[in-house]
Amino acid sequence: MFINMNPKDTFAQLGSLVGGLMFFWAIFQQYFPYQLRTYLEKYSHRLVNYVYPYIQVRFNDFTGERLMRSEAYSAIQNYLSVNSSMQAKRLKADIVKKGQSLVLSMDDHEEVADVFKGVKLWWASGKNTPKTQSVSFFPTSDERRYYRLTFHKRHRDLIIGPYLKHVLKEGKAIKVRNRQRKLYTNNGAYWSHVVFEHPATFQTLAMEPEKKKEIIDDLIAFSQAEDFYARIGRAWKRGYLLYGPPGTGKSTMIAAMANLLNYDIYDLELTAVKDNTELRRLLIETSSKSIIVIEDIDCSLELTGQRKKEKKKEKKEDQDQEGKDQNKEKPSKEDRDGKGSQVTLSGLLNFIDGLWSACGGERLIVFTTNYKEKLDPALIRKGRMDKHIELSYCGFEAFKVLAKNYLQVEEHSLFPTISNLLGDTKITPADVAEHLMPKTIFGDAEISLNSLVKGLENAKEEEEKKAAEEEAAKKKELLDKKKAEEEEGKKTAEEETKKKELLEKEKSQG
Ligand SMILES: Nc1ncnc2c1ncn2[C@@H]1O[C@H](COP(=O)(O)OP(=O)(O)OP(=O)(O)O)[C@@H](O)[C@H]1O
Repeated sequence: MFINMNPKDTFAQLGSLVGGLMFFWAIFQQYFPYQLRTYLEKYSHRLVNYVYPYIQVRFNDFTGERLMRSEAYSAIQNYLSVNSSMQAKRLKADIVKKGQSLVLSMDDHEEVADVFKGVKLWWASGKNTPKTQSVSFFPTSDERRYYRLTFHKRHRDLIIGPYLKHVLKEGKAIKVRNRQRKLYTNNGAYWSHVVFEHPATFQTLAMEPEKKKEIIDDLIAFSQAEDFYARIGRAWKRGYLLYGPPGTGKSTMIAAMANLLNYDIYDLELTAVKDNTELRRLLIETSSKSIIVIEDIDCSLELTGQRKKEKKKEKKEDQDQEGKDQNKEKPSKEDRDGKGSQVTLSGLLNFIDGLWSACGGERLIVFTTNYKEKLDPALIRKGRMDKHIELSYCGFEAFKVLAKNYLQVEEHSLFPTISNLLGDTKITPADVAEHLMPKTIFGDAEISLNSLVKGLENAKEEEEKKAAEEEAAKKKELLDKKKAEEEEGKKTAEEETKKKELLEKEKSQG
């Protein structure tokens, strides 16, 4: 119709057509009966749906009656932040990880395309402003944002199922990567947190390379095993027991674990927890992708005594349902006085085995102790503490890691001497690290290594002296024992002779 007309006329006609339509719409809204209007809208929608081949799904930023922030919306936002920054013309910028990185996402009323398994689809961002609100250039809290997904109806199953699952999973993973990790500590029954910024990594951890690799592999396998745990019907959780003398790197390893997996840390101080109910509450509040740490578990609770007491009691009462009733455990005197924690071993075990398994996944629980042998075997059996890792005195391989980290030295003429001395002494990585700390502003390796050699020689001397003293004490003990036995023998012999003499005397008289 417009083909042979001159463009000016075409625009004039188009203008009058639009004007006419708007006029008609205004009259329609004013005079058409309300019920008829909704009727008409309903059927016009149906008509459009009938001929329109696309499906649209809308994801609002707030959902539900109480307008909670939608998890799906924020996952999509994260997903699109990666995809849209290459396509959208107007972007929003945000700083994450305490200013360490910048995240770009598409601004309102932008549209980007995505392709999934060869199928094209479109995401558009939008916002609704309440009608009563006056026009403002500044965002207000009443604005409701949303994302709208559009795709062809023949791809319905693919998009509603696998594609959206993929978007939500990716979005959550991006969120975890961008988040600022936290270190939580409990003040009684409540968690408080600070930003977690420990620099320890498995590269900086001094340990035999094979052992280190085994632990890293185990952690990575765990973090990727969501489907496996679901298939075997077990909660996606794993327990680690780190044991060894003080200063061998137990706390450092926990920080390295958190940095490797990008997890938060919940440092649980059991002695500050009043009772099992409080403990339950604290543990339920922990989030997924986290490590729950109970350090020095042997000092935290009467974990050795309580259970043994309880076992005796259970035997007597013929109750084989282990630790079912927490109240059966006798509180210590301190507990009865109301000063100490009334958290019990069975309270802890019940929670690890039972309720906790039902609250989300991807959590590690780590116990540390200097005395593994002091712990109740039930606490550290496989299934509860799946992996037992010993952190021990510094060997030559561990020393080489420290030398590389502290001095940037991989070879040195003093290394053979140090290797021999390390074999003869028991020195912790913490002590070795102290010797390797730069002694001058230039960080001369020779000075630090000589300091270590001296330290090792002194330690060896001390150990030899101690061993000699122990040997002497043992010898003296043996000698004393022998002497005591001899004297005892002498005494018995004398008594025997006396008895004999008395008997003979009686015989001769009688
Ligand atoms: N294996 C190690 N690798 C690297 N550094 C270590 C290692 N062990 C100890 N260190 C150093 O020694 C310091 C103390 O170590 P850490 O606190 O990890 O020991 P720990 O075994 O947890 O001790 P404790 O049982 O007293 O809590 C750390 O700050 C770290 O610098």
